[in-house]
Amino acid sequence: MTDHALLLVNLGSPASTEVADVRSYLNQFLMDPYVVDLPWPVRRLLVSLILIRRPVQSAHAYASIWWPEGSPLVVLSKRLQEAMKSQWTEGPVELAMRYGEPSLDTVLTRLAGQGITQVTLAPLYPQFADSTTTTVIEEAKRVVRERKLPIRFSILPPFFQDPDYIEALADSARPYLEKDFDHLLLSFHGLPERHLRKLDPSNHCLRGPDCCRTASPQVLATCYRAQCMRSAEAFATRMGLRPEQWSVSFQSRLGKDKWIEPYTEARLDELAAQGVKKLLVMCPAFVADCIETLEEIGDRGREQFQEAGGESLELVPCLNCHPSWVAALKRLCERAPQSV
Ligand SMILES: C=CC1=C(C)c2cc3[nH]c(cc4nc(cc5[nH]c(cc1n2)c(C)c5CCC(=O)O)C(CCC(=O)O)=C4C)c(C)c3C=C
Ligand SMILES: [Fe+2]
Ligand SMILES: [Fe+2]
Repeated sequence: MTDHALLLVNLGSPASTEVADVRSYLNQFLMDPYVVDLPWPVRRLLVSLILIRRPVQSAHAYASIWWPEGSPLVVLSKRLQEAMKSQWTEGPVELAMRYGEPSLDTVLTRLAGQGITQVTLAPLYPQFADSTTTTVIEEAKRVVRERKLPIRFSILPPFFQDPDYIEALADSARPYLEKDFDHLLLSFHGLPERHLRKLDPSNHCLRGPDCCRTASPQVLATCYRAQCMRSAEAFATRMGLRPEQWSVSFQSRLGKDKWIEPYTEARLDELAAQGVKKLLVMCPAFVADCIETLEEIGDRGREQFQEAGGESLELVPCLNCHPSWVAALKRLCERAPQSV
C-alpha cells in the first residue's frame, strides 16, 4: 500500500528570530482557544497585552538558541521525519507544525492532491493536553472538512506510559545517568490549573498531594499532570532510581494564573538549598529540543541553579532522533487506531 501517509505534527516555531516574526507566531499560538481558553474578547485583550513586551523578550531568547539551519524544534522534527521514512513503508512521511509553517492546511491539501486517502496523524506529545493534542486533531479535522478532502485519519493517542516510549527515554538518558549526579529533575511543560479542572467533572484533580497517584482511569485519560507523573514514575522505575534521587516539576509558566505545581524555578532553588551540587534535568514532555529546554533550562535554569549554590546543571537531550525513539514511534504509529 502506498496511499497511507504518516503525518508527524509538532508545535512549530517563529519563521525567524525577527521580532515581527516572533510576534506573529505568538499571536497565532496564543489566540488558539485551546491554548488561552478564555472568551474571544478577553483572550484578544490579554494576548494583545502579552504582545507588547513578550515578542522582544522571546526574540532575544530564540536568537540565543537558533541554529544556522533554523529553529532547533523544526530542524530536529525534520530530521525525525527523515529517519521515519525508512520505517514507514505504507506511503509518504510528512511533517506539519500546528503554528507557523508548514501548516496542517498546506500539508493535508498536498497529500490529498497526491491521491492519499488515509493519514496516520501523530501529534508528537506524550502527555495529553487540550493545548497540544486536541488542537492538532481539531485543526486537522477542520482542514479536511472545510476543504472537503477525501482523507480518513488514524490518530496516535497520548503515549505517556507506553513501554516503547519509556524504553526510548531510558536509552537516550542512560549515558547521562551513568555519570555522577546528585539528583534528577524531570521538568515537564506546565499548564494553567484551569485546564485540568475543566476536563475533570468528578472534581478529583488538584485536591491534595496524592491526587495524581489515585486518579481513576477516567481521570487519568485527560489529566495532563497525572500523565506526567506516570511517565516520570515509569522512567524512574525502569532506571532503578531511588525515590530521593529524582523529582518532578513544571516549567514555562506564562501570565498571572496559577499553573500546576511544583514550579521548576522554585525546585531549582530548593534543590540547591538542600545541598544538591550536580543536577541533571530532563524534559520528557518535549520529544525535540526547543526554546523551552535549551534556553529556559539549559541557559537560564543553569544560571539560576548555580547562583543558588549548585555546581552544575546538565540538560539531558530530548529524544530527538535517537534510534530507540525512531523504532518506538514506528511501533506506536502502526498501532494507532482508525478514528474518522
Ligand atoms: C498559555 C500559554 C501556554 C500553554 C497552555 C502552553 C502549553 C504547552 N506548550 C507545550 C510545548 C511547547 N511550548 C513551547 C513554547 C511556548 N509555549 C508558550 C505558552 C504556552 N504553552 C509560549 C508563549 C511559547 C513560546 C516561547 C516563549 O515565548 O516562551 C514550545 C517550543 C517552541 C519552539 O519554537 O521552540 C513547545 C514545544 C506543551 C507540551 C504544552 C502543554 C502541555
Ligand atoms: Fe508551550
Ligand atoms: Fe489530575
